[in-house]
Amino acid sequence: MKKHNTRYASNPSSVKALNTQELRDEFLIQNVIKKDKLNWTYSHYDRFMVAGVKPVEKAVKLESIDQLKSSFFLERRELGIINIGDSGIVIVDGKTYNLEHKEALYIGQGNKDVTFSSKLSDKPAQFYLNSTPAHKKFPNKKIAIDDVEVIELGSPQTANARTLRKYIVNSVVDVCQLQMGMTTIKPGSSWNTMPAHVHDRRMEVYFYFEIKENQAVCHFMGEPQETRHIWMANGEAVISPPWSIHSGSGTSSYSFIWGMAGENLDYGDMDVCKIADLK
Ligand SMILES: O=C[C@H](O)[C@@H](O)CC(=O)C(=O)O
Ligand SMILES: [Zn+2]
Repeated sequence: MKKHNTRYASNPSSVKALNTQELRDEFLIQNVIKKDKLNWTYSHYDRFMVAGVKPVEKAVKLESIDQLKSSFFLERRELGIINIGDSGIVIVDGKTYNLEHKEALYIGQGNKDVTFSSKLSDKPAQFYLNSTPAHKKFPNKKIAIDDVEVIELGSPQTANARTLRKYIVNSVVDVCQLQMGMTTIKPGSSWNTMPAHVHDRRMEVYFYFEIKENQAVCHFMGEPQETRHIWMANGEAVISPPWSIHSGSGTSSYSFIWGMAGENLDYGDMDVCKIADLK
């Protein structure tokens, strides 16, 4: 059985006392996308799992991990995949899905054999994966660029102009609890998810990418009146507890994939924080 990293759920009052390294150890996931292997991080927040794979030398098989005590990975789970690399191929129980750059695939509970490969090994795919517990099998569905719901948010005046793309949401694909999408900050803007919000009914994971060389994103987390920050490099993810804001400001433009799970599938169920009240 494969090794994985466990992250426990934490109490907001104990998180207040963490120093920089402790905060990073608890919430930051580095080197998410691994060459030719899957290395899962298992969060106890809604049992949300995160991994990424760049197949170069071989096709990579989705295998169960000891933590799941299941005979195959998707026995009691669903899976969302977004390809942020070059052309990729995902084969699910014999059916082939071609995923181009920024296309996604939802795979329902019960599928046994899933493999990831690149069309060209010198131009590899990079698959970002989120998985959550599932108790009902919904059909697999590819989400091509045209299937995505696009929303423009923010403005240059408030440095938060960005394009939000909803990939795996219940208006696009039937899911048990997983939601995934991608947000891209426009050149000249820096802020994502500002005004910030919390949603006590759902946890969230942000995966930052398209951060330019020698640039970074400062991710803000914590209770709205007790915020902390984590400096993030390209290709890193951060776990956001349900009680935490999740917002970032980059030293340049960037993109991120957000994934959520929990009590409901209502994307708009957020408690927005007044900017002037943040501490
Ligand atoms: O609950 C929703 C998630 O935090 C993100 O979709 C927010 C986001 O991408 C943004 O405002 O930039
Ligand atoms: Zn959110």
